[in-house]
Amino acid sequence: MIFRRRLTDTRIVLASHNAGKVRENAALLAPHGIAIVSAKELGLPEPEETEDTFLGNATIKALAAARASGMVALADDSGFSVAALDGAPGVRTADWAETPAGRDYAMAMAKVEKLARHAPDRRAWFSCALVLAWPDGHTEGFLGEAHGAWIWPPRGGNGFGYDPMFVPDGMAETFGEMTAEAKHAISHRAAAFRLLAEACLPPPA
Ligand SMILES: O=P(O)(O)OP(=O)(O)OP(=O)(O)OC[C@H]1O[C@@H](n2cnc3c(O)ncnc32)[C@H](O)[C@@H]1O
Ligand SMILES: [Mg+2]
Repeated sequence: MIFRRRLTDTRIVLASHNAGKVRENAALLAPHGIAIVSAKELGLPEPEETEDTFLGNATIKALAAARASGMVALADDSGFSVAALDGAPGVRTADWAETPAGRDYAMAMAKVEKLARHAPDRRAWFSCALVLAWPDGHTEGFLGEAHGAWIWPPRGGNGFGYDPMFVPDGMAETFGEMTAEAKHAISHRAAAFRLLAEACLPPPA
């Protein structure tokens, strides 16, 4: 029997500086009566993501934000994996988009395509680790995945990050072409969130 700590707060910190993630997690939390303030709004520093797993890095971010703010914090560490690249970029997905002028996802997607274009295996997946941390150091973590294939050229202006080059299994549209609701029905983030909600959140109103 696993005993989970349940969330009683109605306002938490979302420990992410990625606007796409903040938007998606806020939408998932709202039906549970939980409002968010982002780490960016609070001016919290971005800790270094030194672990080699999604759960490890989400734990670093959630604990740093909870300790700095004195509030419960939710962190999201996520990434895009390509089978033909042995799971890369994976936990390094954000790094692949870094340029001296800021993040460039068109460049990052082109890099994935360039490295994987000659491999017949087109399978790809997104992973998302969600970790809830309390200021006393307690954490609860959950992992979700969404499987599908990468496509080229990218399609769609919805979503964020690598969404335009990913078609989930059984679908015709990329994550970048779907509505937010359609992405939430099948995404890696929603899969992790379902586990989190069941274990730690009040039921939706
Ligand atoms: O660490 P924080 O501040 O939360 O923000 P980040 O953008 O650095 O986030 P990560 O370190 O977790 O890196 C995740 C990368 O994967 C991308 N990513 C995550 N979820 C995604 C999704 O649902 N669709 C498309 N790309 C996604 C995202 O844009 C980043 O490049
Ligand atoms: Mg990051």
